[in-house]
Amino acid sequence: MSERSGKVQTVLGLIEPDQLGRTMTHEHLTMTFECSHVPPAPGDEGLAAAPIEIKHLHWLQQNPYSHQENLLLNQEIEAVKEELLCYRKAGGGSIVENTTTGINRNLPVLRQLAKDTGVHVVAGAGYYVDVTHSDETRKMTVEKLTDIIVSEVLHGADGTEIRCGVIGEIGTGWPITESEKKVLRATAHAQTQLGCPVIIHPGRDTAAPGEVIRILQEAGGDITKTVMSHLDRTIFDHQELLEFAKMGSYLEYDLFGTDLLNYPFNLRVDMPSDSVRVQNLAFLIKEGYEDRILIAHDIHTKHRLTKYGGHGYSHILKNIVPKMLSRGITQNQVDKILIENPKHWLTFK
Ligand SMILES: CCC(=O)NCCS(=O)(=O)O
Repeated sequence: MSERSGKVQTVLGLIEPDQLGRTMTHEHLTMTFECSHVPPAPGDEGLAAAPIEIKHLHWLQQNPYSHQENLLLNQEIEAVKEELLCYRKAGGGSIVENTTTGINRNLPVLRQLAKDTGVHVVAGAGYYVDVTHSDETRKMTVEKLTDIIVSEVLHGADGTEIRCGVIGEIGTGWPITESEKKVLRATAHAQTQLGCPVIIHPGRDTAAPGEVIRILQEAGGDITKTVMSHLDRTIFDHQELLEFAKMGSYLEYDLFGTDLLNYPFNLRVDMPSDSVRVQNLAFLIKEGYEDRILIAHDIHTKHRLTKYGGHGYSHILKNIVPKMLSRGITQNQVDKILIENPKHWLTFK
């Protein structure tokens, strides 16, 4: 048994699981997303270079990845601090900050935000998608990658003593690359050593979540302690969703607040509305999966902050919870999704 057993590891140290309270299990407080820049449509170059202003807000909401400055969430630490204070006022307790190597994790900033706001922040270990892997990362063996991930949890990451409390979001694309497969195997090996939570960013294909789980399983990972993120934009058919749910991971709907007509990373996808997300939660609950559901906003760009007319980190607590209740989801089930399930996932074995 390690000192972490039965505890949750935040950027300020170990806490009792009951201290977490309501938890968003997939957010970013500081990161950069330049790796996912999408060139603007012909004629939109001016909008893409213009400062963020209310008159451009609808364009920005529909083209969030075509505006370079919008991808620099790391420039908004004061605004994020104000948002976290609002999140606490709205009844929020904790946030899992899933920024990993490749998209500019900044652990000292996370620690300062946790200190300044009283929100518990759990940081993520490991690597984002292939396009962000350095040459050095690509050359590493699974053993070396495992050692680094384990060290980020046991001793601290990025040259600091600030420890990560979850592995991920581990980035994978579609098809999954060789480098991403090595990171997945290292993730499973590190999880076996540490008994810790894992969270996955799947590629944008219906088959991607299942394939990731198979790789983790073969490498000995604990699927019951693993979250599959972004199901909102990945699995649409209810039968396919149930097939995936049977594999045993947590099922995360983490794009609440995103309303995008043309999803530029996969134009075949119709991004669901928040109403459809709530319908999907109700469906999974009816099918017996209320112990496996997690929700969040996955804020990763500026325009989703309230400072820029966005929904902010309190949208779920303020708007989605009442909607869930109005659609027959009980208060007990809401509490499971926001308090009990995150608590069980985040507690080290
Ligand atoms: C780093 C943030 C992130 O990966 N968000 C997921 C965006 S999407 O793949 O669902 O479009």
